[in-house]
Amino acid sequence: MRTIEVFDTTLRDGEQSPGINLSREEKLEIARQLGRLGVDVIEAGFAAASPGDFESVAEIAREVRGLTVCSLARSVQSDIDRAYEALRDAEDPRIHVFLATSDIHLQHKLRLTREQVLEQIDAAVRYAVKYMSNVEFSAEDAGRTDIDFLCQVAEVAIRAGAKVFNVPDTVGYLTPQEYAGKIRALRERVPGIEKIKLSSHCHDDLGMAVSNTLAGIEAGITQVEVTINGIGERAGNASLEEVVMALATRQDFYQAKTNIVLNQIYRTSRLVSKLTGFVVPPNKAIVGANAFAHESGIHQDGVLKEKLTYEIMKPETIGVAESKLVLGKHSGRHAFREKLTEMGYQLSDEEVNELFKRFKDLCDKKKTVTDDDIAALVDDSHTVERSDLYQLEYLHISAGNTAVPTATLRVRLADGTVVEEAAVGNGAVDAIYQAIDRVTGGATELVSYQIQSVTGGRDALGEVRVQVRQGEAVVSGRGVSTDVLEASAKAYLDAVNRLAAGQGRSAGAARVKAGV
Ligand SMILES: CC(=O)SCCNC(=O)CCNC(=O)[C@H](O)C(C)(C)COP(=O)(O)OP(=O)(O)OC[C@H]1O[C@@H](n2cnc3c(N)ncnc32)[C@H](O)[C@@H]1OP(=O)(O)O
Ligand SMILES: CC(C)C(=O)C(=O)O
Ligand SMILES: [Mg+2]
Repeated sequence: MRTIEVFDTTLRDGEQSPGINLSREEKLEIARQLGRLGVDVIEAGFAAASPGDFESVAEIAREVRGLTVCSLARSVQSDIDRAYEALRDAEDPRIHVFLATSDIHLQHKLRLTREQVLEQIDAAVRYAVKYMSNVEFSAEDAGRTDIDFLCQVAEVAIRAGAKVFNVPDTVGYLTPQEYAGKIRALRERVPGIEKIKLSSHCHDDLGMAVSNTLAGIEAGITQVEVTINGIGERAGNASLEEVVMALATRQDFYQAKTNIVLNQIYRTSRLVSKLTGFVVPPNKAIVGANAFAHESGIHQDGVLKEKLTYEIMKPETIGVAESKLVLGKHSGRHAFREKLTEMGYQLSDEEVNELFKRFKDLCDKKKTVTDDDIAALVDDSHTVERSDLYQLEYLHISAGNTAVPTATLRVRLADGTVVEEAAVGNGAVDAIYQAIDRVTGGATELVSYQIQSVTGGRDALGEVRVQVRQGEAVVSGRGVSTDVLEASAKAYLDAVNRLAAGQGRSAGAARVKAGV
């Protein structure tokens, strides 16, 4: 089994993401966590870029032990000098020198001939090697560099003393087959390449950074340059967590491993997201909030029976406590029952089935169904079971600041009879209660009315509690709905049902009214 070295460039290429600007303290905090994560190399920055970058590299070099700390440098003496100065206190320093090698870059950016580029590479690497033996050379835009010239570049860099040759697909242009082809060609044609580390550095412009990196590994890459959460210039770099977990999960295929402490992955991702302000999308592989969440009924049923059905890795492997079943409109009875049991409810199949119907209705109205919503549904269903003389079937309200509030409703009686009524009132709730009084024929008095939301958000369930008096009897009623007027009607009917169950007077009145 080969061990692939992990070169983390979150603090250098990752910080090149438009919108990210990390302070020295933040970089040190991330570097320390990268140490815990077990990366082999930290590219701490580009020392010549600014005094702040220099200080960050120097501080990380001083403080973080047990791994290689590296600084990027252009192929010019002044950059290499700055990199060396910043890395002076590192336990195991590396200078990372680069120069573009594609014709596009030579012609338009560097304005150099191929011969001049080879000379500059030779001179820069030799200059860096005077400071330390651990020198990496990157052929910027290797992805679009003519393969014959790239082989010459590698040969010159290796002869000058580079211990690592990096093959960046700087603009994320190559396909996995092409990237692997380049790596194979280099390995076949460049003398001495087997004695040094061969490194990948893939960008994600076409969404192929991770695939290209993995194809590179298949073709013989021994070091991968990656970033946490895949951050980096433009669309970003290959993400560390995806490459590492692909190797860990598919060891049977890749026959390669890394030194990464897998259970530090999630924590590192969270830290980088917090400090960079770059939110991890919920569907991001490995570290996204949904990476171990199952919503649809068929999947949830499978996971409840055996996690292997829909989980190819264990969440605890990367430091996530456990996978979760998210209840939503695609969920099924198995997951719903599991949630009820988890919440301490012991219900019959019939009760679960009844609640499940209401749960599905609620999901159509509400984006997220929380535990509080489910508790409210259960409480609400118990209410109905206790006394179901009147059940609300239909409610229509007409109201507005210039209209007379009018409620029209249809109620089903226990024997199946349907009664329809309409009434006006001082407000919409009053109109509803007047209409219900017409249905029941009961002279009831509303003693109190309270409304609150069960959960947060504009689509929260509203809970209405009422107290109703009829003669000597005072009863409470409760109703829950995403529509507060419907909740109001349900609460009042709940109270009326209790009265009916206790006295029978309203029930009789209602039957007379309904002609039964
Ligand atoms: C693919 C990559 O990710 S490469 C790394 C990219 N990262 C960064 O650029 C971040 C840090 N960069 C900086 O702070 C600045 O660009 C500095 C300090 C390095 C240089 O700043 P300036 O001296 O003002 O130059 P500027 O950035 O405008 O232009 C770059 C110059 O370097 C040259 N250059 C570019 N790459 C290299 C290289 N690898 N080796 C030598 N020279 C290079 C360019 O041709 C240009 O030279 P010119 O001025 O003769 O035309
Ligand atoms: C400096 C090099 C390694 C780079 O970031 C790139 O080419 O993308
Ligand atoms: Mg890059």
